[in-house]
Amino acid sequence: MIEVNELSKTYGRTVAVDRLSFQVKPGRVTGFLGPNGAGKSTTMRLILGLDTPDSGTATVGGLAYASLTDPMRQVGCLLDARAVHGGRSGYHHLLWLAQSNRITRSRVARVLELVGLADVAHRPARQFSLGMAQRLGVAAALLGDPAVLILDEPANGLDTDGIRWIRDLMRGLAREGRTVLLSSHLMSEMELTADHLVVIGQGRLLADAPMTDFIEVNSPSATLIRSPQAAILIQQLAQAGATVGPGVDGEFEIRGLPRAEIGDIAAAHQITLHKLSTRRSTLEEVYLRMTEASVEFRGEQR
Ligand SMILES: Nc1ncnc2c1ncn2[C@@H]1O[C@H](COP(=O)(O)OP(=O)(O)OP(=O)(O)O)[C@@H](O)[C@H]1O
Repeated sequence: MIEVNELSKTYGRTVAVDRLSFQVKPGRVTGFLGPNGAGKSTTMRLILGLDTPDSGTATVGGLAYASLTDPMRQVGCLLDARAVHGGRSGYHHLLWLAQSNRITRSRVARVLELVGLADVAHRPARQFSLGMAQRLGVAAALLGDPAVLILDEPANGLDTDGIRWIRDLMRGLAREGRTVLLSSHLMSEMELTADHLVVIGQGRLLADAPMTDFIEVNSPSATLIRSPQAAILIQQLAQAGATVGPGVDGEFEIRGLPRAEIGDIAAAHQITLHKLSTRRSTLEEVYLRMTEASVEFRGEQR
C-alpha cells in the first residue's frame, strides 16, 4: 500500500503539492488524475524519494522509499520513458538495472517478451519510437516483479493496440493483488482501466473514490425516453416528481425517478415507449466539471 499523508512541496513560489493525503490500496488500479501542473508527477517523485517534501510523509508498505531494502523488487516505476541512454540497447538498459539489483538475465528476457520488445531489444534506444520507449519503461518497472507499481502516463505515445495492451496489463497486475498507481490524461482510457480514482487540482485533493461512485455521485445518471405520446408522459412524470429536460432527436432526459418507475408510469397510462434507457455521464464529463476551477493552462475556446 502507498500512503501519502499531509504531503506538501513548494518550488519557489509555486505550491506543487498542498497537504495532500490519500492511500493507494492493493488489488486495484488507482487512477491519478489532475490538470497539467496539478502536482501528479511531483507527488510520484516524492513517493519515490526523488524529491524531499517540505512537510508530510509518503510511504510504501509503511516505509519511506529510501528505507526500502530492495527497492526494485518492492516498487516498480515509470516516470520518464525517454530517460534512457540513447546509445545503449533496450536489452543493455535493462541488464544494467538488473545486475545492479541482483536480478537475473532470464528475468530481463522475460520482461522484454512481456512488453513485446524481444525482437528489437538489441537496437540502440535512440532508435526507439515513443511507444517503444514506453514499453521499455514498463519493462524496467516490472523487472523486479514488484508488488507496487507507480506509472506516470504509461499510455503516452502508444498506438491503439498498445493502449489496450497497457490496460490489460495494469488490470492483470492489480488482479494479482499488486498496488497500481497510474496517471493519465486519457479519460476514456482511464475509465476502462481504473477501479479507483484520486483527483487533484493545484496540489490539493479534489476526490478519492471508487470509479463508479465518482461518476454517479458527481453526476447522477438520467433516463432517456422517446415516445409518440411524450407530452402526456412528461406531464405524468412531472406529477410524480421527475425533472424533465430536452434531449436530442425528440428524446427527453428524465431525472429524479428510477428508470423502472418511469416504465411503470408509462405502462399504467398505456403510453407507448420507443426508448427507455439509462444515460450515465462519462468520466471525462465529470472530471472536466470537477477540475474546471483548477485548470491552469487553457487554450482558446471555439
Ligand atoms: N523541479 C521543479 N522546479 C520548479 N517547479 C516545479 C518543479 N517540478 C514541478 N514544478 C512545478 O510544480 C507544479 C506541479 O508540477 P507537476 O509536474 O507535478 O504537475 P503534473 O500534475 O504532473 O502536470 P502534467 O500533467 O503537466 O505532467 C507545476 O507548477 C510545475 O511547474
